[in-house]
Amino acid sequence: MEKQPRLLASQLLLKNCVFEVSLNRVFLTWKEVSTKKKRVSGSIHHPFKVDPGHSVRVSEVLAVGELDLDSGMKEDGRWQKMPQKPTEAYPHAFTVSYVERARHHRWRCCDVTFHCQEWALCQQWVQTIREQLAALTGRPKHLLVYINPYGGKQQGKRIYQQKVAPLFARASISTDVIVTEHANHARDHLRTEAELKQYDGVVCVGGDGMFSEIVHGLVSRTQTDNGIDQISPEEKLVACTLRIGIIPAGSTDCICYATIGINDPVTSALHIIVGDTQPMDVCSVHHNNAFLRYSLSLLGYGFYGDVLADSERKRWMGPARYDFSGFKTFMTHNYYEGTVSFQPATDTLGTPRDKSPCRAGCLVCLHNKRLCPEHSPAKCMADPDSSDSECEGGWRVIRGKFLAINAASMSCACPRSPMGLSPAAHLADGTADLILVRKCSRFNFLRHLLRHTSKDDQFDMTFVEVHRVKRFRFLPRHCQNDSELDLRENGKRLFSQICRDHPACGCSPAFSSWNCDGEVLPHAAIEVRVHCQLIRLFARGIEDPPVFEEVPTPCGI
Ligand SMILES: CCCCCCCCCCCCC/C=C/[C@@H](O)[C@H](COP(=O)(O)O)NC(=O)CCCCC
Ligand SMILES: Nc1ncnc2c1ncn2[C@@H]1O[C@H](COP(=O)(O)OP(=O)(O)O)[C@@H](O)[C@H]1O
Ligand SMILES: [Ca+2]
Repeated sequence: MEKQPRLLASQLLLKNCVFEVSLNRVFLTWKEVSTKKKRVSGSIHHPFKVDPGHSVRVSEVLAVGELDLDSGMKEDGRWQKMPQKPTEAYPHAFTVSYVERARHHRWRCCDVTFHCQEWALCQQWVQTIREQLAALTGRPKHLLVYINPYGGKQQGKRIYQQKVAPLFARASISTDVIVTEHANHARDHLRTEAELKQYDGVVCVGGDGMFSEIVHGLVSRTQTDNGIDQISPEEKLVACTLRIGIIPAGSTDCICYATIGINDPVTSALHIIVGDTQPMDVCSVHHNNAFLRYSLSLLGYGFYGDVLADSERKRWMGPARYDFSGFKTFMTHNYYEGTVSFQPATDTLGTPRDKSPCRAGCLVCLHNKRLCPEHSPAKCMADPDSSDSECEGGWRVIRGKFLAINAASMSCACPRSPMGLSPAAHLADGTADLILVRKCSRFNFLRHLLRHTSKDDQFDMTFVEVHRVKRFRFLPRHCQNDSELDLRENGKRLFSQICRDHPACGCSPAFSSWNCDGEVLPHAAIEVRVHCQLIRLFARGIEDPPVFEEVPTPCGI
């Protein structure tokens, strides 16, 4: 690796010990000076602990400021606990705030205060670090924040005010904050009113449903501004330029968890501050060529559709509604008949059974983006092992009875399922994993569901199949001869059909509904297309965990 020229190097005091502190374009480094005279006042020296030094990437420095040692106040007027008593020899000080990694992908903001002998030196350090930070491109300066006060445990406002706003202030990020007053408030504001030119990004405080609102607003606005008709399923959509940050305050928080590795508001805020970027695929959902919605995480028919429909009536329970309705739906054990057709993603790298998941800097996503898979013709290869699959004009067709039909355009990892519905799905490869769970015994379905909560392979079961696709369609059996069948309008006819097919009437209804990122879709027959990297998040994908050393750091006080 090329050695970076030093911009500054000085001996400064930290916790009453002298440190060699240096700055180059990539790292800020400090290491204790190992002389017997180094102790200045009152500190206890551990002769057997060798300090290996501490390095922080400049790109992960959040802020720097002078500290008024007489008042204990930072330049920006905020109070700081005195890191140490001022000494006569080192009367000036500055504080650097930076990202420190903790376990389970958690990030924390740490402060380290260096004391200088001369004011001019202190100024030089502050100025030079500031210049380095100003030179970093991609950090947001002005953000538009939407808070859903009713998501999750209804803590959105408190989480933002107590945990996030102070960090944004420290990093000199200004914000316009809107607390939503009703569902779709944020979507409509973004779509028609917000003056987006003045912002470097949009932040949403809430769950997956709230994030979905923001995406709908931003994607629609981008298409309108570029003269694109988002209603047509064949239209090539224009990618959004503004990045979106998610402060998790919802019930599932799957988008946040799957793009950062944890649902922690402080970690998310720090990824926003350092200006991370993670592109993401978006699925468009149409019914009879009419646009219904976009989906970012889960599109689920059968089990997850039924869980959602039931849980919506129990919103008062908060996030526990999903456990309650999940159990109830599992006991009901309904299956649904229909035809699934899909265009397999044959020319892209990766398969849904891969052992290596999508991680920060994913090469599969990078490679597949270059292929721009949505424009290459799909090849169809009928599965020789499957008796009920066939090829029709580049589409594979599978008919059957399904307990669940799930499409995941990313892993859908969340606290309930840390590896996700499709652990090897990629955030930004232009494909989705289509998971078909055929009718099986309740016991086998339970085994399948339980595998979502562990590292066991949920696809290694005879009644489960998974395909990586660019497009898919679903037609419920009772719709197959109707070009347009609205569930509500045709309810009566359906009911008699159900009773004819299931004489005991204690059996499965003809239709489930689709769970589209936590929203119930009004149609069962849908067509879905994956749009490669349509949006970008303030995230970087899940990082490989750092190696933790048992060495005390200035932050680990
Ligand atoms: C018997 C043990 C069963 C354990 C099954 C666990 C499997 C959980 C996989 C969950 C995947 C979730 C994918 C994300 C979906 C969200 O879009 C959606 C809305 O989220 P929010 O707006 O935050 O409310 N959440 C759900 O649909 C929850 C499904 C939970 C089903 C148990
Ligand atoms: N002020 C509001 N009042 C009621 N509903 C809202 C409000 N703001 C947003 N919503 C809606 O609340 C739904 C759920 O929000 P979300 O933040 O995802 O919480 P949860 O994860 O608990 O479902 C979203 O579909 C969103 O459209
Ligand atoms: Ca994908």
